Amino acid sequence: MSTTKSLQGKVAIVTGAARGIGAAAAIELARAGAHVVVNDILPPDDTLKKITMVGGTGSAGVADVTDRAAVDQLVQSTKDTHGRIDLLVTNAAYSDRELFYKADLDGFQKTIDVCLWGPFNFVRAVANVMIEQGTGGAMVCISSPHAFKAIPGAMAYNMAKAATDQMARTAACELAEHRIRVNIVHPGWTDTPGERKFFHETELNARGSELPWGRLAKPEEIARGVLFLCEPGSEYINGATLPIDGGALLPHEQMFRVSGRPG
Ligand SMILES: NC(=O)C1=CN([C@@H]2O[C@H](COP(=O)(O)OP(=O)(O)OC[C@H]3O[C@@H](n4cnc5c(N)ncnc54)[C@H](O)[C@@H]3O)[C@@H](O)[C@H]2O)C=CC1
Ligand SMILES: O=C(O)C(=O)C[C@H](O)C(=O)CO
Repeated sequence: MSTTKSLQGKVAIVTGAARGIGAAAAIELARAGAHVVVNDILPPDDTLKKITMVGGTGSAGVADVTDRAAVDQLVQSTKDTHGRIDLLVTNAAYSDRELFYKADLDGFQKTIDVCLWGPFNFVRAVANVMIEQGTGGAMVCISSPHAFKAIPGAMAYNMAKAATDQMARTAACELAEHRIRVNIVHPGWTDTPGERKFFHETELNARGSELPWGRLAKPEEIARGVLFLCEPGSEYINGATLPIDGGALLPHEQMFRVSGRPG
């Protein structure tokens, strides 16, 4: 049996990876052999420790995704230090929840800056490195079902995620000739520190129990989809949107659910 790891020799950047889905994605890519630059505004020590525990390698890349100069500098220093960049996962997010007509517009603006301009800054900077390298690459943008659902109290987040999807799809078209793929992941409700900021455990469990799969996603389950889209075997998947949501998009009625559900 071959012991070669699917991402051996690759270099990845994962944004917002100090915790939650980003941390899980960074660990999964490192487990598959990539060296992962763990970006966040928080120190990503915990993620780096877990990367070491799975036998991988990583390094901290502290930068605010909204600061274009800092993003350019991190991307350039990754290239200078590790010689190349093959993979990018844009994941960092921020969200204020309030009715738009009452919203503090600073929070509204910050949500759009982090959730839309953050991914754009990284996709743009990394695309230039990948084009110059000439060896292709893969990018995954973590978006949300908010990109198409009109969820009240989250207008800025909804707008940013919808625009991020179109940013990713347009980039997928423009970069295809360079063999750089750009795909989108729509996680369903996932148990992360970010969600726990808005909902109590009982509320989260109630949301989970309404899903066909009967529970929330774990960050590691989203990370496995990210890994799949990063692997060379996914070469022909470009501009696609992968929902990882326990069947949340299926039309379903809770009352017809049978007992003995998995998970
Ligand atoms: N948890 C969920 O149910 C869902 C999450 N998502 C998306 O998945 C992604 C990850 O979500 P979670 O893990 O729940 O979030 P989280 O809030 O737990 O983690 C987000 C990370 O991004 C970092 N971050 C925030 N602003 C930043 C900035 N300006 N620069 C760099 N890093 C920054 C935070 O410090 C944090 O470590 C986000 O894009 C989110 O929109 C989408 C659908 C569902
Ligand atoms: O933060 C998010 O984005 C979400 O929580 C999206 C949920 O998965 C969802 O489907 C909301 O309806």
